[in-house]
Amino acid sequence: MQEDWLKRWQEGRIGFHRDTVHPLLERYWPELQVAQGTKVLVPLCGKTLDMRWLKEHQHPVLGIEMSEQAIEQFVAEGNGDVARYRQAGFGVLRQGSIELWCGDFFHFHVEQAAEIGAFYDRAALIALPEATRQRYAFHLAQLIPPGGKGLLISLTRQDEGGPPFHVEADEVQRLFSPNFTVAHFQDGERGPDGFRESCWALQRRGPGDS
Ligand SMILES: C[S@@+](CC[C@H](N)C(=O)[O-])C[C@H]1O[C@@H](n2cnc3c(N)ncnc32)[C@H](O)[C@@H]1O
Repeated sequence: MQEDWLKRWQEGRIGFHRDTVHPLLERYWPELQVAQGTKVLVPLCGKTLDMRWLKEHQHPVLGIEMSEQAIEQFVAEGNGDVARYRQAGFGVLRQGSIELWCGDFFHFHVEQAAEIGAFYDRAALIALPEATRQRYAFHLAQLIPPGGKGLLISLTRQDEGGPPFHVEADEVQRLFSPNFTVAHFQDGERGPDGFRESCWALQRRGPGDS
């Protein structure tokens, strides 16, 4: 699976990448009321422009992406000096207040996540096969402090296959509700390809929350 992603980046097969900021991020992030200055975790970030939008809205960003090519393209397409260093086994590139950690999301642990207070998942959960999605939801919960909020943009679809995989509403609830409160914002229009995006607000439960 990991090899497949690296190959996609090598061959430029990145149809998931958008040339504009995601409209559901612009529409719904403000509703989460995440305090300015809160660092946002972006798992499986690719080179999404949504990270620049978050930065412009006063959020430091920590993206995690296994493809070095994606990360190099992101900084090359941006402005500003790039600092490169290694931390906890990851190669890290920092450009302004965006830091991109190159490696496997599942190897990024809570010790490195001290400053993270929120997250943004667009096409991360739905990039993973069903068997890995449970692990993803659990791992994400380990990285987000109690009260931490996040926006999830998932995908539903009529047909089988993937990636991207389709993750229906009941699966989103089942995966995240043990550790997060889960609220549905909106389903998008179904496109000609059969996909429909669905947008969710999540909030990490605290120890005493039911
Ligand atoms: C569908 S793309 C979405 C990228 C980005 N979120 C966006 O909206 O454009 C999924 C990305 O996850 C990366 N990826 C897949 N598995 C990963 C893992 N275990 N750790 C880090 N990155 C991973 C892939 O290389 C790919 O760039």
